[in-house]
Formats: sequence, structure tokens, C-alpha cells
Amino acid sequence: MGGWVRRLQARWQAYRYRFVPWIAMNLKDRKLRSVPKGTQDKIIPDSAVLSTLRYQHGLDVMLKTLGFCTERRESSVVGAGRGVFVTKGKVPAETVVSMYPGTMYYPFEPILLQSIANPFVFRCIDGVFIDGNDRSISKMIYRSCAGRDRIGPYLTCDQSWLTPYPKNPLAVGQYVNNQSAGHPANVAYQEYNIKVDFPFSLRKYLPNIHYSPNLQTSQDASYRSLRVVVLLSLRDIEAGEELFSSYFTLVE
Ligand SMILES: C[S@@+](CC[C@H](N)C(=O)[O-])C[C@H]1O[C@@H](n2cnc3c(N)ncnc32)[C@H](O)[C@@H]1O
Repeated sequence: MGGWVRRLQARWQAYRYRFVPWIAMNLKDRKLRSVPKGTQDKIIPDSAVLSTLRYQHGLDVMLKTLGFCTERRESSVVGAGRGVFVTKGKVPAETVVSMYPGTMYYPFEPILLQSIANPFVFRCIDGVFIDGNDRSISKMIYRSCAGRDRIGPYLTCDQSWLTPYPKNPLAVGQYVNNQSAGHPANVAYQEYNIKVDFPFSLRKYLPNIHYSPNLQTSQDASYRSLRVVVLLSLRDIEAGEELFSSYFTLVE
């Protein structure tokens, strides 16, 4: 008995195919794709695989529910860095196409240090700021506030926009570039206050958080709401088009 077990064990250890033998036996065409010994069987890098696995879900849902997908890509404006493109489907006019993620500061809160050389600080009409920078001190502050405000295992905001794989695929509004000659604005910013009665279970998808913790229990209801900024399409936007906003909106 010991002999055939050992022989079976040895054959199993020598088995080199991807599929188990009982599947391979059922397949007539057993053409081999050989991978040299000592090399790794990788056609595309791990990072590319991970990117597809992690991002696919969000984009699929976006396409099914909203009828379009947006993604960050190299801008069509030379030297402008990255931008946001409609990559699938079509955005009808007056549709929420992106959100502006980040930490929310009231005008009296300290943002000077974080704002130095930071092109991602958005200023609302009433002087509230949203820091949408996903790097350096801005990123540390957002993560710190997110950790502070979570309630046990329950998250009160989304942190995945700080990575290349946002769970909420709308949270890329900070990458929308400014309009220029030949690239007129096709989206515009709109501010919205999330009130305290917003469903708790959905807060984990919001890519925004308060800088200060104590104001959320303030007697003044205006300090308890969370400011979010969305980008709305000004016209129908087709797949392949880049989004452009007007950074210099004058509200009279
Ligand atoms: C909020 S960020 C937008 C995302 C940025 N393109 C990136 O790759 O990180 C603003 C910065 O983008 C660049 N930018 C935006 N619109 C531009 C334009 N029309 N022409 C050239 N650069 C632009 C400028 O460097 C600006 O400081």
C-alpha cells in the first residue's frame, strides 16, 4: 500500500499543468503553452491585473446605472497633466458627472499650510474650502479625519478616492481641467449640503469629511451639514470627450 501511495504522490508533485488531471483528460486538444523553467507566467504585470480587478466593478455599475463611464487619463491639453474623460456611453445634459472629493474646511479653519502649492483646493461661494489633493499632508489629514469619525467598524466617508481605484467612480472631479480656447467648459460646479438625516449606511460612499470634529454637534444646523460639490454636464457629452470646467466662475 505504501508503495503506490508514494508513486501517486511523486506523480502529483511532478504534475505541471494549470488544470487538474480530471479536467485535462476530458479535453481532446491538449496543445501546450510552455513557460520556461525559472520564469514567471506573466503576460501583463501584476499591477495591470489588480487595476482591472479592483476597478472593473465600479465602472460596470456606473455604466449600468448612469449610462456612462468616466476615467482619469492624460489630458488632451498639452502640458495639463491628467484629466477626466467620458470613456463609455453618453452623458445627457444636466447630469451629475463627477464629485469633488476632499476635506471640508470652514473659512475660519486652518488650511494655509495644506494650501501651499496645492492646485486642488476648491473654494465654495461662501468661503468653505474643499481640499481634494490625494497626496502628502492633504492625504494624511483626510485619512486622519476619516479614522477619527468612524463609528466602530462603520465608516462615515470613503477613502478609496485617495488611491488609483476609487470605489465611487464619480469621485474624480478634482482632476477636471480648466477650459481654454478650443476646449470650452462642458461641466460646471454645483454645491450641495448633505444634512444630518442623510442615511448613515450611505455615508461610507461620500468622498468628503469635516476637518473639525466638534462642529457636527453644534447648535447651529448649518455647521452640522457636510458640503459636497458636484460637476454637472452643461450639454450632452459623448464618449471620448474630456471634461472641462470653468475654474474662474464669478458669482455676482
Ligand atoms: C485641479 S488640478 C487638475 C488636475 C491636473 N491636470 C493633474 O494632472 O493633477 C489643476 C492643475 O491642472 C493644470 N491645468 C488645469 N487646466 C489646465 C489648462 N487648461 N491648461 C494647462 N494646465 C491646466 C494646472 O497645472 C492646474 O494647476
